Amino acid sequence: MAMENTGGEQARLKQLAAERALELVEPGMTVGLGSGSTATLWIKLLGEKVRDQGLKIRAIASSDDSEKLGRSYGIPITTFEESPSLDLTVDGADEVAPGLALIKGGGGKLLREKIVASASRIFVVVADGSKQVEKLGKFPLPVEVIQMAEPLVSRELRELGFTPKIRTNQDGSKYITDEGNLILDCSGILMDDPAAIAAKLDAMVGVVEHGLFLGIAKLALIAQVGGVVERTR
Ligand SMILES: O=C[C@H](O)[C@H](O)[C@H](O)COP(=O)(O)O
Repeated sequence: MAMENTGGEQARLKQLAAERALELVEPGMTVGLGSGSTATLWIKLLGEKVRDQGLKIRAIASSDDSEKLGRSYGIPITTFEESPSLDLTVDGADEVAPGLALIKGGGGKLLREKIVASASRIFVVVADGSKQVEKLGKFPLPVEVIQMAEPLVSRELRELGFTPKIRTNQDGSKYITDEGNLILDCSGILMDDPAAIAAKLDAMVGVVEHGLFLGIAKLALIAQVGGVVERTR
C-alpha cells in the first residue's frame, strides 16, 4: 500500500487505468473526453491512435483544456447538435464510493463533465486505488455557483453542515470556471446519504451544478499495485 502513495507509483497506476480504458474504444464511436490528470493520459493514448493509426472517432470535450489537447492530436471535435448522444466517456474522479457514487470537480470541470457523462451510453471512471472510499466527503465537495449568488449559497451550505470555501488560484485570485462561475469547496460532511444531499443542492437557487455524480458511472477501472480492478454499479 505504501507504494501506492508515492507520486511516481500513482502516476504509473493512472497510466494503467488509462491504458485499460483505451481498449473500450471502437472505430466509429463518438466519445466524451474527461478532464484531469488521469483522463488526460487517456486522451493522449486515444490521440496517438487517431494520429498514428488512423482510428476514426469523434469527440466532445468536458473542458477547454481537454478539447485543446484532443485537437492537438487531430481528434475531430463535434457538438451535441451534430451528435446528441455519446457512446463512451472516460473520466477521472476524486472519490469513488460503493455503487460507483463519485465526487468529481477537483479540477473545477464538473459542470461540463456532468453534461458529457449524462449524455453517454457508457460512463467509465479511471482512477488509481487511492480514490476509493467507503463514504464520500473526505474530499471537499465542489459546488459551482453563480458569482452574485455566492454569499447566499454559502449560507445555505453552512446550514446543511458544510464548511464552504471559495476556490482560489495560486495567486489568491478567485478561481473562475470555464463557464464563468465560482467553485465552493465544501468540507465537513461524511455522507451517509449522498442522494439526499444531492437533492438539496439541486434545489438551491444559484447552484449551477455540484460534484456528486450518482447513478451515472457504469464501470470503474481502478488501478492498484496488483493490477486494474473492474468495478460495476
Ligand atoms: O474537475 C476535474 C475532474 O472531475 C477530474 O476528473 C477529477 O478531479 C480527478 O482528477 P485526477 O484524475 O487528476 O485525479
